[in-house]
Formats: sequence, C-alpha cells, structure tokens
Amino acid sequence: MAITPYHATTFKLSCSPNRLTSIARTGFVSYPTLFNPYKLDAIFSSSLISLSSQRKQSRKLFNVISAVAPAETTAEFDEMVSGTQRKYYMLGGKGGVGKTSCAASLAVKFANNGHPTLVVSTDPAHSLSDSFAQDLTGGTLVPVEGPLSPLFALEINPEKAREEFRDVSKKNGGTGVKDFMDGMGLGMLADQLGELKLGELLDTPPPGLDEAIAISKVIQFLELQEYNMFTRIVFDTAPTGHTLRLLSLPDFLDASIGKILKLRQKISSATSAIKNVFGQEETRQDASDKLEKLRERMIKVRELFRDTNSTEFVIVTIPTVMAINESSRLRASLTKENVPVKRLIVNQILPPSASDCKFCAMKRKDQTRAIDMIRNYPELSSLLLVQAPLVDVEIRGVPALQFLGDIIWK
Ligand SMILES: Nc1ncnc2c1ncn2[C@@H]1O[C@H](COP(=O)(O)OP(=O)(O)OP(=O)(O)O)[C@@H](O)[C@H]1O
Repeated sequence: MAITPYHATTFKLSCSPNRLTSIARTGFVSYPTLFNPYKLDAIFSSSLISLSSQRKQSRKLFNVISAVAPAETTAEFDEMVSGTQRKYYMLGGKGGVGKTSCAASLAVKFANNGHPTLVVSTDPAHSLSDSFAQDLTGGTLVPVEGPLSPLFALEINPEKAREEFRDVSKKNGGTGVKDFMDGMGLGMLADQLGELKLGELLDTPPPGLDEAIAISKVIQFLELQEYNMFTRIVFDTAPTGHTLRLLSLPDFLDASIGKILKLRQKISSATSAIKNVFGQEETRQDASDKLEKLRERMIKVRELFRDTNSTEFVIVTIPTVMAINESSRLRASLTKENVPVKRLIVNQILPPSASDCKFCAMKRKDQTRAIDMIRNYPELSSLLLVQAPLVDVEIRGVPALQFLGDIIWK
C-alpha cells in the first residue's frame, strides 16, 4: 500500500497501540515504528485511526514515558517559550553528546509554539543538515520544511569563509579584502589591517579566527533587518573548547581595539611628520570612528552573552564520568565569563526496563553512578537537571526532532 498524505500527517502525531504496550513493558522508546513510514503503512493499513484518537494515544505515550522514567525535573519550557521579545539559547558541551539533536529539537519546538525561529550552527563540523535531513548548507538563511511557524537555519562555515578571504586577498592584492570583511561585519578591522599581508596571515590563522567570523555573524543579527523577525535564536555550538574561545573573544577584541584607539589618540596629538604616515586628519578621524563603532558592537555581543533576560547557555552532557567532569569545567568557565546557565540536559540515558540483559544492567549502573556525581558538583547541582532517554535509532528529520523535543522540552 502506498503512503498517502494522510499517513504523512498522522505519523507525526500518532503511535501504534502495539508500541505503547511494548513501551510500557520494556520502557524503551522505539521510534522507528513512529517514524518509519513502511512500518506505519502496515499499522495504518489494518485500521485508520482518527486524528483525535491518535492525539490521545500520543498523549498516552508520553504519560507512559513519564511513568517509567526516573524522577527528574522538567526543562520548564513554559518559561523558555513565554514572551515575544527575542531570546537566545546556546547549546554546548562535549563532542558527540547530542548538542545538535537537542538544539534542533528545541528550535522545532519553538517554531511549533508560534515563534519564528532561527537555528545557527557555529560548529565548523556542521550537522544541522544531517539532523534535519534537509540541505541547509550555503552559509545563508535556509527555510526548514515542516514546523508550524517559520524556522530557518544558518550554517556558518568559518573554514569556507577563511578560504574565500584568502582568495580575495590574493587575487585583488588586498582590495577585495575590505569588501569581504564588510560582508562579514568586520569592515573596520580591514581598515586597520590593510597594511598587513592578510593572505600570509591566513595561511597560519591565529587561534580564535573561526570564532571571530562566527561572532561577526552574531553582530549582524543585531543590526540587519532580515533577522528582525526571529523571536528565538538557537545556537548549536562547537564542542566546549571552541565555545569558550568564542565567548571570550569579544572581550579580547574590545581590549585590543581599546588599545588601538588609545594609540591613535596619542598619535593624533603628535607632530605633523607622523600625520604623513597615517594620512589626513579627516581620514584618521573616520578610521577612529569606525573602530569605535566596532568596539561598540563587541560590547553589544559581550552584553548579549551575559544578559540573563535574553540569553541562556544550556549544557548538554551524557551520563559518563568524563562528560560530566567536562560539563562541570564548562560551567565553571561560563560562570567566570558571567554567562547565564540554568539547564543541564543529560542525554542518552538508558530508559528503565524490567528485564535488563547483563550488558544493559552494567551500563545502567554506570550511568546511575555518573548521574549521581552531578549532585556532588557545586557547578552542576544547582542547575535544572533534564534527563533525555536514549532512543534506539538516529534522530533525523523534523517529525523525529519533534518527538525528541516533546520529551526533553516540557
Ligand atoms: N537521545 C538520543 N538517543 C539516541 N541517539 C541520539 C540521542 N541524542 C543524540 N543521538 C545521536 O547521537 C549522534 C550524535 O548526536 P549529535 O550530532 O546531536 O551530537 P553533537 O554533540 O552535536 O555532536 P558533534 O559534537 O559531533 O557536533 C547522532 O547520531 C544522534 O542521532
């Protein structure tokens, strides 16, 4: 039997009564049945269930999951979704813990709750396209098909940007560099760096350049008209180390620009011989104004990262000693940077089961031990602890993300 549009709609909302029984018995959340159209085809070919009864069953499914899951706090999604002023959520943590899946599921949930949402990846190894199962590459706003309100994705590709940067600087002897940097929101820096051989510099890029490029995009969010519509912006960040550099960079740039400005002021009061080096009075003034503007932008970014009313960094981890240790260090660094953190997602927890095999029983013990550690870490114990189950297939596509989102973000 062919898959009809009816099936396409229903498989987002329903689950098979068989699966409900099986979930109740084993505690495992199996989603292939929910999202595999072929299995659904078989389920629905026997009897087409009405939309309202599917909704009821869907609700039942989540009740069953809550009933079998260990005691946990909720993510207090009501607070995350309330209000129409723009809010930024940055999801970060150790590599491979599920940052992208959690970020994408949060973005889908916001969009389904009426927020025009943008999900941004600042991880050079992007996986948003894989997660949404849609091509979101290209470094520009790309609409995501499926959610109820507009959802756009933006994959910032610092590698590509750096290559383009190197190309223009080589081809145009530096004249194209300014245009490119303008495009990245860093035009003022180009003025300052005009005398340097940027191509050579980029052959051995300084640490933090990728993050600088990502940050310049954040600055654009604050200024460009096309981003005004978004009331929720979710960042899928690069693994921990990159994130910390990204967060400290505005301070670094602010300090550097401050030094350059001071130097300029000193120079402007110097002799006319020096004037020849830096050009005419107006040009010099103009450059100083531009630098000052860049500094203001950097201050805005820094304030954005630290603004408890508009921004929150959500730490994603898994129940292993190594991941939880790293999360604790991440929280400490974020606290040092004054970045607000409220929620800790512990992802990929084995769902409860009445009949564990030896391997699962061992794994469960191990996970429980790791989760217990959280209570002993002062950096983590005060956070809202949200537990997300390990599901038995990869989470890909909007319906799957919606499913995961309804478990995590409630
Ligand atoms: N709760 C879960 N249950 C089952 N699989 C999961 C779960 N969360 C994430 N995964 C899977 O784990 C893999 C890694 O997830 P994801 O890409 O979201 O992690 P990441 O932290 O963003 O990784 P990276 O650091 O490489 O960017 C993916 O295949 C994803 O489908």
